[in-house]
Amino acid sequence: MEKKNIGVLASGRGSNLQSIMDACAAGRIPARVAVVISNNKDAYALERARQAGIAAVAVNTGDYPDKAEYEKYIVDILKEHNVHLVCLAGYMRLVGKTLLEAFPGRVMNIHPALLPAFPGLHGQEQAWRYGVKYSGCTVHFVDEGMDTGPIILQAVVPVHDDDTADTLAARILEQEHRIYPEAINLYCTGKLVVEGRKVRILK
Ligand SMILES: Nc1nc2c(c(=O)[nH]1)N[C@@H](CN(C=O)c1ccc(C(=O)N[C@@H](CCC(=O)O)C(=O)O)cc1)CN2
Ligand SMILES: NCC(=O)N[C@@H]1O[C@H](COP(=O)([O-])[O-])[C@@H](O)[C@H]1O
Repeated sequence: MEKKNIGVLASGRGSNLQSIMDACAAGRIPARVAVVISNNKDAYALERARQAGIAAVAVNTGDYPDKAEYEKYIVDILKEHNVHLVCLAGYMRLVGKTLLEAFPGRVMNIHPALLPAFPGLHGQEQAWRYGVKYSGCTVHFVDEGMDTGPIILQAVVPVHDDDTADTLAARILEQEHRIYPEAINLYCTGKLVVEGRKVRILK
């Protein structure tokens, strides 16, 4: 199967990026990470890309008059690298029409909670503070709403009485590193069928 090019947008340490890179290198996804883009020039995600010989680009939102202009530049970079699928991996900017219309149905995100519960920032801590007994993570397609796109995969973890927000986040992160590559592989192997709000997985 021909390998697809993936573009990853990240704002921080890049552990989900690393899990995607590792899965591609191990042949568990018929794809390659072709470029990593960050709005944070100091993001360790960019260093991970550089160490792997992958194009790493920092784009400063402040250099652009608005989101549309900022995203036009991102789209140009993604197209230059023949990206087919865009993966948000700890990307802390709301993606707008410009990027979504350039990659219709081809933008995914990992969220550290069981959507639709606890959307937005710090989903792990929101769940912990709420007192849930189970939490987890969600891979979903991205639409214009915040964490409202069709859900692809979810994983559940128990919340322990002695958990802190950080210990819960660590338990969730282990599952993120498992289901994100799995979801990307399902996409790259043509096994995902989006039907309205639902995503069916072909056997
Ligand atoms: N259109 C979409 N964009 C993004 C989604 C999505 O589902 N649809 N998921 C997020 C990821 N994310 C949480 O999962 C998230 C990202 C950004 C924000 C946020 O409030 N950002 C602010 C300011 C951030 C900054 O100061 O840099 C903003 O962009 O206005 C909340 C949650 C990725 N994007
Ligand atoms: N709202 C988005 C969000 O909260 N994303 C979360 O940020 C972390 C990034 O870690 P990483 O940089 O090590 O992948 C991950 O836990 C991801 O689910």
